[in-house]
Amino acid sequence: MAAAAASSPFPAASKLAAAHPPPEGVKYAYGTAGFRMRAELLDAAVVRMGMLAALRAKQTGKAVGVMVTASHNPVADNGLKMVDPSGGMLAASWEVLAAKLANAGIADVGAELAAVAGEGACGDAACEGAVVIVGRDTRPSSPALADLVAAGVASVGGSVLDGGVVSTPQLHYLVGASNATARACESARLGGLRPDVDGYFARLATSYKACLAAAAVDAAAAAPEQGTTIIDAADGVGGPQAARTASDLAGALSWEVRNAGDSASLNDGCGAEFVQKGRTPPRGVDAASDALPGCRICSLDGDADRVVFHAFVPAEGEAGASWELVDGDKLAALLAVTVGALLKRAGGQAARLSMGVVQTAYANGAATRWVAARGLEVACAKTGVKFVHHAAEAYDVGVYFEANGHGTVVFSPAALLAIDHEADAAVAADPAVVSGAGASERAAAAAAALAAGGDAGAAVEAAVGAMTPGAAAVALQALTVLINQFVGDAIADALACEAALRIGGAPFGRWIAMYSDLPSRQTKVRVADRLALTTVPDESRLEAPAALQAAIDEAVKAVDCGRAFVRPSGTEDVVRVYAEAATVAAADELAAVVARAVFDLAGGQGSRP
Ligand SMILES: CC(=O)N[C@H]1[C@@H](OP(=O)(O)O)O[C@H](CO)[C@@H](O)[C@@H]1O
Ligand SMILES: [Mg+2]
Repeated sequence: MAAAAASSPFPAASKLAAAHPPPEGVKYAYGTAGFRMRAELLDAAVVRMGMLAALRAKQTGKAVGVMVTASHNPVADNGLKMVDPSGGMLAASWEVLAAKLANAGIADVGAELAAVAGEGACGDAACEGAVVIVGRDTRPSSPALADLVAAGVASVGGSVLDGGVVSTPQLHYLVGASNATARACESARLGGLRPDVDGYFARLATSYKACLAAAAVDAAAAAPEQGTTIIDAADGVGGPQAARTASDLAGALSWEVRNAGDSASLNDGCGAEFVQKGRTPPRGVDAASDALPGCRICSLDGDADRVVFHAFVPAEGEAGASWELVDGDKLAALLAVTVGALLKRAGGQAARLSMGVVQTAYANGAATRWVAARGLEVACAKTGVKFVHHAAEAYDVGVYFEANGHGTVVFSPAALLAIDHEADAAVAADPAVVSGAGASERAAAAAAALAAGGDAGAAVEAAVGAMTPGAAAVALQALTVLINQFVGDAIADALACEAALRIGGAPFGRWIAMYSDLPSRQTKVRVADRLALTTVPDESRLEAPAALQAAIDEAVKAVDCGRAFVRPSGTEDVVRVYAEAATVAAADELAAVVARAVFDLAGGQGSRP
């Protein structure tokens, strides 16, 4: 082995790879969200990804990121997500290289690296000057895996910048901010673009306050109507991050962080995945003491890149409370209305920007209809953040969320220029615009919309309509800084929604009331070869087998408000079935009929559903 390493184009890397052999029978896949499996199986992939990240940093001349996390998976799992120099997800062509390198035989690692590096770029110092920022979540296995990433980087001559314990979106920010130039508004007024964790928090707090100030919202005075938001941090890395945000914004926001304990119980009975998939409140909250109007709840996932809200709604005139989920679809609805109203009110170049809402086939039909009825353009992309994010970039302003709470609002360079142009002109004309004016007009317009039975969206639209164009442009500019432009960010998304509710003076119940989700049911069916099922690009229909799609069409036709689709999962060896209908019983029945059709027409395994 030593001889093989010595003759390798990357001797130190080959030696390190030999010291961390892949476990027997394990095949690594760079899936929807990087590598993810039981922590003890990951060493081989992790050292090699350190090497690959250094090569990517060397080739681009910019910092690259590696995040050690398995997000919403159980604590025994871990994983790795790579961050590109832009601060976004790894380029698709490099995902292929990542999988190839991770699965190469030990003797082939040097050659694989050489193939990536290209002629003449080999040797133990090949990546001199290349910087890889390594972040990790709070899992017990994470420090050792982060050390292995660092060893991989060093073995090809790169340098490591230790990002420490951070959320996934924080690491994306650290990488993106390291490589980007701040906009004028960022350095002057909105918290800067410093590539460190303090810079991340300064930006959040400053832009949140700046948005509300421009909208003439007195954040402290708004407190009684908004109440406390309980943050369910999934016993993950979002706990300390949410606590820091709460303390930075004390007085302007009331956040109480729970499930921020020991990572031994990470994601167990709590967090966004548990709440959204299980349609149930997490542990640590109580229907009696944590209900509206005093409290609403916000659940993060294990690495704080996903968020859903929910609340106990007291039953009128009786004891007890119902529980209502505000999922990613409703976050998208609120943020789209808010950003759309601000763009329109800001006027000028901003009003001419295109805006679209991107959903997946899992978006509730009621959400899709609601967004379309507001005159907003809706598009449907393939499941998985990278596809949805990409589809959102087709617009000047793209709002995207998966129903499970992954999402953000992306502004194109042209959109940022236009918004900066309007906002900066407004500030130059009247510097006082940043501290807002016309608080009473805004509040009165919003109150009138609410009194007329309007939902949170109507209240925001009315409030924004009462702002001056300059104030709208300045508030919107602050939102472009608050909302994470690199990747979905639970804390930034939650703050943006908090800001929207305050601009509209809207109680949480009016967000719930935007629309009622159609009853829906998801199930999964195991089949002999799930990849024999192929879909149209937005996954709403099957291309093959044609007989199965015909059977689904037949089943849907018979159901009031029926919709159903099936697709092979990208993360599990199953076919996922989704059905919705006018009633719970009809949705359940439609899902069952479709699941049986999958079983019968696509090689079902095990017992028939
Ligand atoms: C229905 C569903 O929730 N699908 C999830 C799941 O993908 P599947 O391809 O459906 O297994 O995992 C992805 C990665 O976390 C996430 O982006 C996506 O939303
Ligand atoms: Mg996550």
